[in-house]
Amino acid sequence: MATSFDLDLDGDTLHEECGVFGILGHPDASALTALGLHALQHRGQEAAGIVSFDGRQFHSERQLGLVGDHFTNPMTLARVPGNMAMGHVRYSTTGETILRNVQPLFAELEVGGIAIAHNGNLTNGLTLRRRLIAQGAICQSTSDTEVVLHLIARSQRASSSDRFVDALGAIEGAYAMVAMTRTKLIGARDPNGIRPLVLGELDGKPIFASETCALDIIGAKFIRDVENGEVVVCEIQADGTITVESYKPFPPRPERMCLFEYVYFARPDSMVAGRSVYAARKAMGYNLAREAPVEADVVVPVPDGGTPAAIGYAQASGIPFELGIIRNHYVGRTFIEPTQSIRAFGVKLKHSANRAEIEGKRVVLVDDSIVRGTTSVKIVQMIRDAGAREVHIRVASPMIFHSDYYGIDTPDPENLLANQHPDLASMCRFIGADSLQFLSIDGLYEAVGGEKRNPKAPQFTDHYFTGDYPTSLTDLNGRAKNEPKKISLLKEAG
Ligand SMILES: O=P(O)(O)OC[C@H]1O[C@H](OP(=O)(O)OP(=O)(O)O)[C@H](O)[C@@H]1O
Ligand SMILES: NC(=O)CC[C@H](N)C(=O)O
Repeated sequence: MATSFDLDLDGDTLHEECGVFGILGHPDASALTALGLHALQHRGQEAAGIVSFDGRQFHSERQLGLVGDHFTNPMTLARVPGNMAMGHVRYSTTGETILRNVQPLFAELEVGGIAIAHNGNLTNGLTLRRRLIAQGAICQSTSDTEVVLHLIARSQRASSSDRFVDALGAIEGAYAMVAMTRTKLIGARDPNGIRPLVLGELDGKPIFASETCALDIIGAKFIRDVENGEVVVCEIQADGTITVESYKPFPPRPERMCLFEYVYFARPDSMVAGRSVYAARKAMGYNLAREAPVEADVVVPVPDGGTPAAIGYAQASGIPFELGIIRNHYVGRTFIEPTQSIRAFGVKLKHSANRAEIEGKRVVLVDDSIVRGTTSVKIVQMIRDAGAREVHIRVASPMIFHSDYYGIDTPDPENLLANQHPDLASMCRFIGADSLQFLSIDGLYEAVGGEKRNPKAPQFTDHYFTGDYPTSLTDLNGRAKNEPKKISLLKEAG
């Protein structure tokens, strides 16, 4: 099927997220990888891929669509044999949703084959790409991640892991990355640790995964988080023994995990940086009830994202919690669908009012975030249509004013609801609610980390709320006004 994807960089807006998984030395490596990716499906629903190594050859299976669409088929798994495998679920942040951008990306290098899978987004990816192409590189994809392969290829170091470290040294932005060579599985996090990555173990075999829920699904043990700026190299020897070594090759920087992992992205049963995502979300709701109380009859979550915060709000306020909105579980996460029209359509498909719990009541609707406002506008109308007497919106995170360049699907600043209204009252009128309140930044910090935001050295990255970006934004700042925006000449089938 021919498509007419326009690889215009502006049209090619930022989205999020991705999930990565890798396991070394296990006879069921690709089946375990498929299960791990299935648990990470919420992080990326556009495409999935697995690369394996069978001791002789690498094998790659990459598909558009969900993990379950392809990797439940034994024939598909049989095409990725071997005792080492790694995989990726993608939500594109740079480069369209086309097969050649699906990860893991693989390349044949002087030092042998190497596969990489990346969660995050590079803020100097385009700058590096242009430089590499000018030097003669032949790019096969439009993904930012591909530059890492080119940098590895060009490194003068002897070992593949040293070359990988060299490549990481040149990139900026956010990455939780897994790489695989003939004998090594490598996990790395960017110096600020913006994206999560954990090290686990099953039957003594090391595993890297974006979230602990991917370990739980296969009964693997959580060992520890890969630290910010850390590179962990697991190597299988000829006799099958595995060594695990840790390196901190870059100048140290403070850890600044992305707060949105706690607000929205990570699965509530995951532990991110030692904190239960569920407990953090509940605490957000608790703090929200203290900061923004309201007289009401019922607390209703906007499912699924708003549910733990609504439980916290209900517990703190003493207002009964009810499932006043029912979510259709066969519709994906609207926030991470590619176009505004699909988002609007998705919200309608996704939620319906549970009239019996709403009619005649004063409703507090709790959601985790408001980005464009699409969800809130529709849901308030839906709750009113179901007979609610009053509708009060409480949002378990602050207003979003700034775009994200580390992978989150935030629109350009002018399309963020918070930038379209002069004040809260105007925003509330637009949404059609009786009242609207957001959690404060300190309320959010306290819910996640137990302490207020330290303005001199923020404990997390919170740039979407504050504009305080933890890395340089080389591509964004270096873009000349009349620069051609296309990054590929090829229009291709998806
Ligand atoms: O203001 P908006 O642009 O509408 O975006 C914000 C909404 O998007 C997310 O929900 P989503 O439907 O993605 O996922 P969920 O079911 O996981 O909560 C989030 O939980 C908000 O409800
Ligand atoms: N969401 C992600 O982490 C995506 C990784 C990478 N930037 C890509 O677009 O493929």
